[in-house]
Amino acid sequence: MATPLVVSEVFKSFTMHLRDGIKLPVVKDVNFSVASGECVVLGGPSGIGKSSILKMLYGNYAVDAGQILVDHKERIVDIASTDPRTIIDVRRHTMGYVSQFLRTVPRVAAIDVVAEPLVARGIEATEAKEKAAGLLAKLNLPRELWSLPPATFSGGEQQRVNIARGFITSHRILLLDEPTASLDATNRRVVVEMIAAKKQEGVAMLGIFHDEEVREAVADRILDVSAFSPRKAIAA
Ligand SMILES: Nc1ncnc2c1ncn2[C@@H]1O[C@H](COP(=O)(O)OP(=O)(O)OP(=O)(O)O)[C@@H](O)[C@H]1O
Repeated sequence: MATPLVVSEVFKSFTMHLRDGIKLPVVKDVNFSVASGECVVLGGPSGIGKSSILKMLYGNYAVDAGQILVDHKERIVDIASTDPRTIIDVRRHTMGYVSQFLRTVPRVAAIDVVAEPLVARGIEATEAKEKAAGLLAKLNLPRELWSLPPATFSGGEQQRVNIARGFITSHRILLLDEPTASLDATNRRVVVEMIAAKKQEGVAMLGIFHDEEVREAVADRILDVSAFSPRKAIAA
């Protein structure tokens, strides 16, 4: 089996259209890979480009140059150059993403929000809901909230719905953007356990964790994004 995620010579700058189209370089020559069963944590100061890297990997941000190679359905797909339809297929089957905030859909119950990625893969609704219930229980979301839309939930409750939704599939790659930021100590520990279980299953994970305790608990390796900063090169 190929390495699930290989990032090679990636460059990214933002074009500021409202400021005469000036280009702000964010990262240059990004090279790393994530092996099966490994959790790599992106480190470095605020504004260095950690979230931008995750967003490029998930296909949300365009890439100026380089390759983002994903092992998808026994072939290698380059996220940096493939078409949107393939990116959607990669997201459905291979690469999950737990963002910091839940994007709520009006009138959809929390349990259905969590079950949806499985239903989208053709798994029967009852089975998907059972798995969703198991995850929500594990994450200590009060049972009376399961049938309600998460729009009015607290920040930590919404984040737990989001984590359950991200962890419900058995995707080979999981991107984690501060999944524990709004959680209390008990639920942070639950998430640390869930990440450990994903490692056991051979999932390749790449994440941002500002909480030092969580980072220490989950990281097999910390990748300092400062090494890819064009600003540092200018200052040096
Ligand atoms: N869509 C965008 N348009 C313009 N500039 C952007 C955009 N997204 C990010 N940036 C800029 O790119 C740089 C890197 O931002 P990014 O969010 O990737 O940093 P980060 O390391 O994740 O920071 P933090 O730890 O504070 O979340 C910042 O200077 C930011 O202002």
